[in-house]
Amino acid sequence: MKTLILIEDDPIMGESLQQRFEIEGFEVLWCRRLAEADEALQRTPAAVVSDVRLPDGIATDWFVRLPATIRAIPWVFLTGYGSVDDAVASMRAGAREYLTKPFDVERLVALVHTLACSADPAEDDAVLGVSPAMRRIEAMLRKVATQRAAVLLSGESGVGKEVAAQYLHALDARTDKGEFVAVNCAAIPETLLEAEFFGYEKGAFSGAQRSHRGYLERAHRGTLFLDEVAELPASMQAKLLRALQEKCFFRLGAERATHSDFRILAATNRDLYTEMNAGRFREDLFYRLAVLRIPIPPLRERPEDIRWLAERMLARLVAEQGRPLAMSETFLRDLMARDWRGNARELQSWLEQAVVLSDNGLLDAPPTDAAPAATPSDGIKPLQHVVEGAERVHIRRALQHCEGSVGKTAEALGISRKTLWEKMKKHAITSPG
Ligand SMILES: Nc1ncnc2c1ncn2[C@@H]1O[C@H](COP(=O)(O)OP(=O)(O)OP(=O)(O)O)[C@@H](O)[C@H]1O
Repeated sequence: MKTLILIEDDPIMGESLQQRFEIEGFEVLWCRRLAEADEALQRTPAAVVSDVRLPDGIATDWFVRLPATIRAIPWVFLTGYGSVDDAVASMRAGAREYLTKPFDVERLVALVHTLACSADPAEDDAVLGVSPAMRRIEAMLRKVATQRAAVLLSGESGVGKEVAAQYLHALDARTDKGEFVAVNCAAIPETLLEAEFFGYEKGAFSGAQRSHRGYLERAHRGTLFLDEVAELPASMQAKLLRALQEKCFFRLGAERATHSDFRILAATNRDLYTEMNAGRFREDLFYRLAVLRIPIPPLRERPEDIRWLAERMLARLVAEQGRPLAMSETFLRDLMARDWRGNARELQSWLEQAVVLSDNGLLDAPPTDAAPAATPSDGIKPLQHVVEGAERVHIRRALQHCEGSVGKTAEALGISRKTLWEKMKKHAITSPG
């Protein structure tokens, strides 16, 4: 567990930050005075978050007198109005960042994670996995974090492409960073794509009662994450390419172009080379999106990550539910023996089911084996299990029938593409087979 030193004399601010960072998995040493912090610093923390004005002195003055080895620890100052000059001076002396109060707690959390993570890439800091493959991917993402190069993440559904994209966004430590805007390209009806991507002006079409910022605009200074990018129809691929090349675009109905500066990340569970060869994906767009290509291996090819992921997910469930949860050895053995075709997503839903089925917080039997416990003695299964099982089989069959085309399958099933994608995700269906 990483240690965070929090230097803050305000009891409300101190307590709320302590609780928040404990939820984030840090051991928090909360110091109300600089003298206390002097002692705590012997514990080699992963990061320090410090207020400027403390009862026994000005933290920025104290900081510049600390030994260089201590000043090398990632350090963030929380400055009040008027003390920005102090913070700037401290940054010259080696502090990493400052945030001006009132600040966005989410931004502070992301910043501390980034700084603590870049300082010490030890195993217990892993974010994506502990297997050599995932450690390499994490190292690669850390390397490209300071550049704005486009990254294409590929891999089966549920391997953690979006988690990797969010990690890359979090690694951007700029304090004026923009949003992470995630777009599921498969879930937007074709007729709305242009309006959703580029936005529109009031009166651009009937129903446009007010102007609307599109995804590209909302991602300004941040990240535009295009999930299921292979599902973009040809016309939209051409328009997106133009916007990326020219670094500006027109809102529908606008006379003036809008400029937006963002990092583009894309993800796909299809083989884009096959898509290009079949003429379904533009080659020029592919090279724009795939400056760096990162394939994420399926979970079954990196068994070291199964237990690590399960423990990480369980820790999150413990924090959410506020009750202790643990996995028995039998449960863990069963976890390790499965091949997780639906990858981390299947593992997550498996754990959630097991948590629901456990009375005392000990996850002992895997969900399907545990289901009879909630079933009457005559062996009748709960209706929901049967309905969901039938739905899974039916969707697989329909996909097979429509040769894997999500659009045609959705039409045949009489549901929207978005609903079909959501159901495929829920049932961890990655392909018709
Ligand atoms: N390293 C991780 N730590 C914790 N949870 C993870 C991790 N990787 C994946 N998960 C969980 O697994 C699920 C699937 O992850 P994610 O959405 O990133 O996969 P994906 O590859 O983008 O899937 P899709 O292709 O279907 O969009 C999510 O619930 C996510 O929280």
